[in-house]
Amino acid sequence: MESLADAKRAARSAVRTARRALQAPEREAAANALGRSAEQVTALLDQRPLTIAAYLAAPGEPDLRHALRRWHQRGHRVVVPLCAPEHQLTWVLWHPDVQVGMSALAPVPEPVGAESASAQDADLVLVPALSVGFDGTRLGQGGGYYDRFLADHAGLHVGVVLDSEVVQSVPAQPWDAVLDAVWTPSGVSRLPFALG
Ligand SMILES: Nc1nc2c(c(=O)[nH]1)N(C=O)[C@@H](CNc1ccc(C(=O)N[C@@H](CCC(=O)O)C(=O)O)cc1)CN2
Ligand SMILES: Nc1ncnc2c1ncn2[C@@H]1O[C@H](COP(=O)(O)OP(=O)(O)OP(=O)(O)O)[C@@H](O)[C@H]1O
Repeated sequence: MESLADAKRAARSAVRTARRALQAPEREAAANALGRSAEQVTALLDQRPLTIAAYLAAPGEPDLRHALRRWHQRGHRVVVPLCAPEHQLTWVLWHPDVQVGMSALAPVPEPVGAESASAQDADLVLVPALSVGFDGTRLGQGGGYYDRFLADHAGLHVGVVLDSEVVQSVPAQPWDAVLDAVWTPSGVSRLPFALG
């Protein structure tokens, strides 16, 4: 019988293959649509300004750069993660001119020389994912970075994926974070989806 770990590996591999096949115009269209729906995300909460824990996209991931600029312009505080040893995330303040390099620990971009910040008080966390199930379960890249971070974080947790990556079910293990909402180029939906 296939183990959950095997099922996760197969599901990750399928999404990574599909993302690699995306052409530049499709990636741009998704980034633009995410930028246009940035206000739908902040509208999930009433208070202003917000602290938003976002991420810098690796190639193929839903790209938040237009959304980050909009939130910054509107006066929200935007922080993004750095990969730290033992699959921990630390956070720095993002601004439009921040220098970006590759992480030494994972194939993702991250700011270089940016001011440290805390994400403990973040109102919203935009959680990168490979797919999101209708019940809010998330398939991540496999490091467990976000599972560890979200486990003791109280804010609203919003998964970010492409439309085709919202699926009926995702192979889940007991420690997997359950998301409150999902954001795709089509917009924001609260989770779990009510079925029937
Ligand atoms: N933009 C972004 N930043 C992030 C994450 C993320 O998913 N996206 N992470 C979320 O936790 C952490 C980094 N974790 C990651 C762990 C592994 C791989 C990775 O191995 N990717 C390769 C697969 C290589 C392999 O199969 O061995 C790939 O994408 O092809 C990527 C990110 C923190 N920062
Ligand atoms: N809260 C936690 N505390 C300690 N270890 C954890 C926690 N959550 C997950 N892990 C460990 O992290 C490893 C990777 O978990 P998993 O395969 O669910 O990653 P993922 O959610 O896909 O990755 P990521 O969050 O980095 O995108 C597993 O070995 C798991 O035991």
